[in-house]
Amino acid sequence: MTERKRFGDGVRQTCWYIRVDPNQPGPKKMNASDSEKNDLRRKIQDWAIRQGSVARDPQNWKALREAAVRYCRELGTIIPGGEIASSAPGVQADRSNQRLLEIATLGPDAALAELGSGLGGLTEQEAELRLREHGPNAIRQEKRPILVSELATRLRSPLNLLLLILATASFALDDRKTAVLIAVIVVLSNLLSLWQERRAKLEAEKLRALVKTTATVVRRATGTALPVSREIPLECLTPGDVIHLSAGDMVPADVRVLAAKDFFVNQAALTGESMPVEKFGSAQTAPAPLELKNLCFMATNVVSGSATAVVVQTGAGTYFGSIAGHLLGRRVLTSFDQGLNRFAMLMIRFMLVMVPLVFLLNGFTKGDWMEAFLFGVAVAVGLTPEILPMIVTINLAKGALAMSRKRVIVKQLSAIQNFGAMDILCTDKTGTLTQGRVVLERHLDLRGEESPRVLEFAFLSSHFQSGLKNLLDDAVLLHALDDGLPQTDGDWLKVDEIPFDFVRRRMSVVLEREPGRHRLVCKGAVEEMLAVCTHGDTEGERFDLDESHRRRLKESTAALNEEGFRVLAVAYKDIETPEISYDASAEKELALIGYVAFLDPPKDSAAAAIAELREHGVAIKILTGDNEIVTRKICHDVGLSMERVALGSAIEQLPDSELGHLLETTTVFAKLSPLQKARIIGLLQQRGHVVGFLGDGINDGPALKEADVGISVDGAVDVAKESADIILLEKNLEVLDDGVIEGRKVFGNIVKYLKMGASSNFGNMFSVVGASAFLPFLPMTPPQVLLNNLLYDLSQTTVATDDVDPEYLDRPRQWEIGHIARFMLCVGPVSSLFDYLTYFVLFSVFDAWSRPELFHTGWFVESLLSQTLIVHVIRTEKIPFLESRASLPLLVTTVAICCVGIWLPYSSLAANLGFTALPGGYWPVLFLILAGYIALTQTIKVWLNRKYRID
Ligand SMILES: Nc1ncnc2c1ncn2[C@@H]1O[C@H](COP(=O)(O)OP(=O)(O)OP(=O)(O)O)[C@@H](O)[C@H]1O
Ligand SMILES: [Mg+2]
Repeated sequence: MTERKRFGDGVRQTCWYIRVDPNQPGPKKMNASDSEKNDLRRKIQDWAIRQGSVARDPQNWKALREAAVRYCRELGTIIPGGEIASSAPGVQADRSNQRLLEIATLGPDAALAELGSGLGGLTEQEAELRLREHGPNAIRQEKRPILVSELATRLRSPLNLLLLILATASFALDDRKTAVLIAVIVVLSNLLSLWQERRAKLEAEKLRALVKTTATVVRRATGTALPVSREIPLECLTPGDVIHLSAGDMVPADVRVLAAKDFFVNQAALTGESMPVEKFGSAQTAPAPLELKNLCFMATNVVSGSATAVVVQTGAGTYFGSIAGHLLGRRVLTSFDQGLNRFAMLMIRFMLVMVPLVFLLNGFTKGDWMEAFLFGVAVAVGLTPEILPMIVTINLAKGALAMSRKRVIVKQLSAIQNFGAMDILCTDKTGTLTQGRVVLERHLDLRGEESPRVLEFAFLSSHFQSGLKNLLDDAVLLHALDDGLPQTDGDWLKVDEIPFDFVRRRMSVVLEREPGRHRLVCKGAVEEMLAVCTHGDTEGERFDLDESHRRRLKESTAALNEEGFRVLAVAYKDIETPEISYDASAEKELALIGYVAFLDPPKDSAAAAIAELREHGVAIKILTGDNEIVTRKICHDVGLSMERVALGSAIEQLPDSELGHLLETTTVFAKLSPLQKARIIGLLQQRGHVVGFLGDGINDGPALKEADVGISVDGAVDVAKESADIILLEKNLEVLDDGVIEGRKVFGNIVKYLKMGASSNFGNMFSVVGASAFLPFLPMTPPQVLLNNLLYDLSQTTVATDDVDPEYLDRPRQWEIGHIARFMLCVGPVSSLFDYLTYFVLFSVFDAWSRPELFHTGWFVESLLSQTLIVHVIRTEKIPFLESRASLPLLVTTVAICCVGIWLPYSSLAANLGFTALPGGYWPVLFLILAGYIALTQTIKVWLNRKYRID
């Protein structure tokens, strides 16, 4: 069966259709006609073929269905039912679609008029009014739920339901004490995690708010004032605002393009289509908004070129806003999330084996099936990792907060673990290895002499370009100012621009001084410039550029490169037959006039930072678009070994397998295109590395997305910031090293908790099954099991504050469930061993056989104390207390919970809980049992670590 047919069938099987009437207030359900269905199927098939990812995996019905829903929504008229049949966004999406379609059919001026705006933008006052009317330009923010409703949602979780059923059952069985106790436990544990998680989330939100993206808007102070363009926060945009978009920007709202120049937009966020789409300003019609070439949508980003556009819809009214909650809000699980889920599943599987077994054992041996049932349920609760999510959230949030103090902002909490696991960091060059303060040092003509004319041409190029302004352009402008060069543009008028892109590595502006005479000024990377130059021009004297000229030029620029200069060649041509607009094909037969050289000195701190990262097990690779000679020089200066430098053109030819090998041995990659950067990262990942990428340019976007941890800086272009998981407030490798360590700490603490949870659960399983089999009464009463569980949980809440041994932080830490499992299998039975020892003592010495309360109390205390104390063995590789001590809060909770455990049997609660005072002679024995347990666990831990090198 062809993929095409399969997909069509998938849609037919999984969707039923409804039609939404835009004039109706709610979605009106009705079956679409057969011809409509067929039409839809055909369109979806065509579309699916275009969507490589879906078509490639035709087995994946869920993905197919989602894709179909997405596409149908795009079509706007018929939508597959089920998903949105009953919800407003579907209708809203349809209304906003209608509006977009309308605006698209108008010419630029009419569109502006329709939106009550003009080329000069809105006045500040008008914008303010509209902002009040339409609300801020933000997707329906996740409202913080009210405490009560959040609590209610929590109580509906299976776990809590189980507990509540247990409470009700106890109540019905006239066991009021148990019922009350369970209720208390439910409320207490839920309130605690609610409060902790809320705090953690709040802190994470505050941190995220530190990183802001802005939009360039044109507004006027008053109706008569001149329009001024300025940066404003995205939330402040409102319909009618005129904005400028250029390469690297995120599209801030749904906008209608008024004028565009080589303007390419990546709409993958909405369509999954990774090829950029060119957008124009002219009027258009199409059946669905996403097919329109004069509209740009929120959440898409500008790949190259520039445009002026007018905002049509903002916030939740945008196309993205209307579907965000449904399709785009879904988070992809990281390997960390998956690991956690696997762990939780492991625990739940235990429970599923355990509970029926315990139920049957107690039912048959004791004959009271109701009691056996209640006990089984209590054990089930005890074995459920109910505070795992809380422990994880607190740990991550704490880590994020600690990182923020080191000026590292975590956007995606679960990236923290990847951060600690990262063993290769790929980074660009500017700003990381260099100071990022680019200064124009030379402007030389072809004879190698300083030439004001070369500077003037470079200035014109930088001054008039409106695309992606970068450090090099800034440096040209600054130098020109210092040099007293025309502060104005020498009466030149801009006719057109051929924006920079990272494949051509050059850019041009077309200017006019006398009507009808156009001049194209081009600047860019030397080799790429030589490819389009046929002439040379020294102070107005034109000559053919022959091989010897080229060679000499390459030699002299290479010499500059070797001194660490970045060089851009500058060329021009006068155009005899002017055109209205120009594209990259006009960049030919240029006359080279010289070159400008920039210096961006290496960062003093880079060498030390690289060494430190390397010491912590993170290898550095440089992925740059710049040329190899400068890169080599800079790397040399910061002490980065680079026996060989691989070039983009060379790796392009290599098949994945060969490139993979090359990657292991090469540190520096130069002249890379954005996609080559991403390819390198992908291949490193395939080879089992956890890869981070640090970059700030529009050319770094794909690599940032590909990497396990995308790292960007606050000053980066929007796309880079948007694609990154982590934002550095300073572009600095040192803060990165601190962040890595923090990430490992967080992971270390989470793993501690998992190891403890797993081994104590596994141990308890043996103990409870054993005790159930041979005891004439229940091993513990259900409320006791629950209380034990609650107290243990409480003792663990401070794990996030714990310190981690420096040895643990020394190298990348990966998520290895195997280690945890092995640990559990070895240490768990040890705890059972000592439980059995306790049983033995209780029966043989203290005659507990005839006194169930004594047995219950004795085991309760032993179980609680041993679980609480063992944290201290598991948390370190070393000898607990002597060589490595826990954090104060963890010590405090340990002591406190132990004290509660010891006090309970003597307290006034004892009778209610079914405890009895323990005989004085029990305590020394218990002390010995605990000491033995700790000692044996310690020995086994050391043995395990040696044998498997677990650490
Ligand atoms: N504004 C510009 N005008 C003309 N050419 C440019 C401009 N910016 C960059 N180039 C050319 O494109 C090449 C690649 O750009 P750039 O060096 O910024 O890449 P990169 O990968 O971001 O480098 P880095 O690793 O230093 O951040 C430059 O070496 C330069 O030759
Ligand atoms: Mg860069």
